[in-house]
Amino acid sequence: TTTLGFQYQGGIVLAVDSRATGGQFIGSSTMKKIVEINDYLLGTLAGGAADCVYWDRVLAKQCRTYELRNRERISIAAASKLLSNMIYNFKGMGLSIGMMLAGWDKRGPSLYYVDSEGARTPGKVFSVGSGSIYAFGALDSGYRWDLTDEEAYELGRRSIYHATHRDAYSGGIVRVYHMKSTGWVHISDQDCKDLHYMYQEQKEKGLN
Ligand SMILES: CC1=C(C(=O)N[C@H](C)C(=O)N[C@@H](Cc2c[nH]c3ccccc23)C(=O)N[C@@H](Cc2ccccc2)C(=O)[C@H](C)CO)Cc2ccccc21
Repeated sequence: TTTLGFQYQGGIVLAVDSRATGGQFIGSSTMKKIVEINDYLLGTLAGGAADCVYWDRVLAKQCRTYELRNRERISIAAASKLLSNMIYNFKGMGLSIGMMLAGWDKRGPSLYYVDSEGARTPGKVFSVGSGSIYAFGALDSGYRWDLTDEEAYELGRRSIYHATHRDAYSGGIVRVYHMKSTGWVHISDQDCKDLHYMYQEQKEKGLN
C-alpha cells in the first residue's frame, strides 16, 4: 500500500493506491483506501486490511454518535484522539494500522497520523505504507505550500504512481481526494497503467 496526505494553501490533498495483498497474492486491485467518515472527515488505510476496515467503521460510528449527542460535528483532533485511544487499548496485541485523518473543522484544515502503537501525530505532509519510501521521493521534491489545486492533485497522483511502479505491494487505481472548507471532493480515480503510459508519452514529448 501507498497512501499520502499533505496540507497546502488550498486545503488538504489525499492520494492512495487500491491494492490488497496476501503474501505475493493480490487479494484486490480495487480497494477503497480513502474512507468517507463524514462530509468533513476522511481517513486513509494502510496495514492489516481487516484491522483498518474494522477500526474505521468503529470510528465512523463514534463520530456519528458524537454528532447526535452534541448537535455538532466532532473536531479532527477529537476524532483522531478517539481512534488512537481505541488502538492503544490493543497495544502489543498485534494490530497493524496506519491511518491518516484529514478534515476541516472550526480550527480549519487538519491532518493527523495514527499508528498501531496508538501514537497520534499532527502534521503537514505524511506518506504511509510499503510504497511510502518511493512516494516521498516525488512528494518531498514537488511539495510547496503555495501549490495550485491542479498542481497539488498532480503531485499526489504522480507520487502514488511512482510507488505503484516500484513497490510490488502497491498498484491498481490511483485515487485523489481534496478536503476543502466546504467538505471533501473526490478529484480522480485513474488506473496506474494509464498513468504509466501518460507519463511515458510526456517524457518522450519532453525529450525530443
Ligand atoms: C482483499 C481483502 C483483504 C486482504 O487482502 N487481506 C489481507 C490478508 C491483508 O490484510 N492484506 C494487507 C497486507 C497484509 C497482509 N497481512 C498483514 C499483516 C499485517 C499487516 C499487513 C498485512 C494489505 O493489503 N494491506 C494494504 C492496506 C489495505 C488493504 C485493503 C484494505 C485496507 C487497507 C497495504 O497496506 C499495502 C497493500 C501493503 O500491505 C481484507 C479485506 C477486507 C474487506 C474486503 C476485502 C479484503
